Amino acid sequence: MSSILILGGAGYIGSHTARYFKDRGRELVVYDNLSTGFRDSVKNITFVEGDLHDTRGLERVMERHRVDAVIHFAAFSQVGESMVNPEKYYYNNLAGTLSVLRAMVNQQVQNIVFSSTAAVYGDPVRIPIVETADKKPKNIYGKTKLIIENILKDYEGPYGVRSVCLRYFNAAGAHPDATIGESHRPESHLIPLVLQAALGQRDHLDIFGDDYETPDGTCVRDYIHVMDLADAHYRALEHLQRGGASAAYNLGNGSGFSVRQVIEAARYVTGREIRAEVRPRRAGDPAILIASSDRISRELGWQPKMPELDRIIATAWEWHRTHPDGYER
Ligand SMILES: NC(=O)c1ccc[n+]([C@@H]2O[C@H](COP(=O)([O-])OP(=O)(O)OC[C@H]3O[C@@H](n4cnc5c(N)ncnc54)[C@H](O)[C@@H]3O)[C@@H](O)[C@H]2O)c1
Ligand SMILES: O=c1ccn([C@@H]2O[C@H](COP(=O)(O)OP(=O)(O)O[C@H]3O[C@H](CO)[C@@H](O)[C@H](O)[C@H]3O)[C@@H](O)[C@H]2O)c(=O)[nH]1
Repeated sequence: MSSILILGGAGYIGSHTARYFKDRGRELVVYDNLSTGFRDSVKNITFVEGDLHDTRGLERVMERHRVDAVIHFAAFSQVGESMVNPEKYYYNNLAGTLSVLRAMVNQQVQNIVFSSTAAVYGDPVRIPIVETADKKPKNIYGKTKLIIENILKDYEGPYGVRSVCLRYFNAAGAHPDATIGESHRPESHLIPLVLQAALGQRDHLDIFGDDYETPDGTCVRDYIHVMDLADAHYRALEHLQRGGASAAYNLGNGSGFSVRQVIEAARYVTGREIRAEVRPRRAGDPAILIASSDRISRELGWQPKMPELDRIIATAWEWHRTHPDGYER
């Protein structure tokens, strides 16, 4: 039986997606170098430790597991860090993906679902953002993802590689059974940081700028539940395996919440005190990112099942509360 290769499947979104596929009886193998991921996030799932840059290693896995499709999550993904260390991002995200594509071409694997991002758009001219909007990334991280999207288009004609690029807005939440959840070390994402403050693991949360042109001056983002993202990957892969055309889709809930609103919602959900202090802006942050996900709803029938911010935060809280130290290393 053929299987799906999940690159970066031991990370936050990858592990939830791997679980979602496994629960639906799909054969899969996770390949990850554990640089930011955790072996314990993919218990009971076939796992190979390896690096994207090891083309031959990837080819061996593709051969051995009869891989006919790749879902590619493996990347570095911190906006702020990409601005101070661009080389780290170009080398891992871009050079790493070229190695994946070489292995796919050599092994004639022709379907790929790629983790792209809202960061490809930069400062949007219109809200909500549609897929055809201008793409002028404001940070190096977004640039690496946009370059890869363009490279993928060039691999279709000559090599027959069809791709779906999923441009997620801000992934959040945890599996409803709270056995897996979000864990980055060091943590840089807003919701886990807010919940760490609620747990008393941090004294307060830094708000990066309150002088943006938004209703309360803090940045607005579109938070999307990680299980809704997993479902979108499932649909995207089925689409490719049915012979569907290459495409790019936004994934968000279509509503934006400011940093202050997220903190307020977390206070409500947790019932805990959360202190916050305003700091200067973080480099590379657009003021507002809100998705239109109409295209994926129309073409793949995707609809978010957990769009409410309080519920998203409640699932994250259940994970953080029961796993205050995250996964074991
Ligand atoms: N978290 C978000 O809000 C968000 C939003 C938009 C896009 N994305 C994209 O989604 C993907 C997953 O994000 P995440 O939040 O789950 O990140 P994550 O850091 O939790 O997961 C990334 C995984 O890739 C692995 N990895 C990284 N470089 C590798 C390499 N060279 N070889 C093998 N494995 C490697 C890491 O060990 C980790 O398990 C990334 O591509 C990210 O850019 C994330
Ligand atoms: O301690 C913190 C951390 C974050 N923020 C702000 O909170 C918002 C969300 O930040 P974060 O959780 O770091 O996410 P983003 O920088 O928006 O990036 C996420 O969302 C992008 C898509 O929108 C993805 O591409 C990235 O991979 C993913 O990390 C931003 O305005 C940050 O400035 C703070 O004010 N204080």
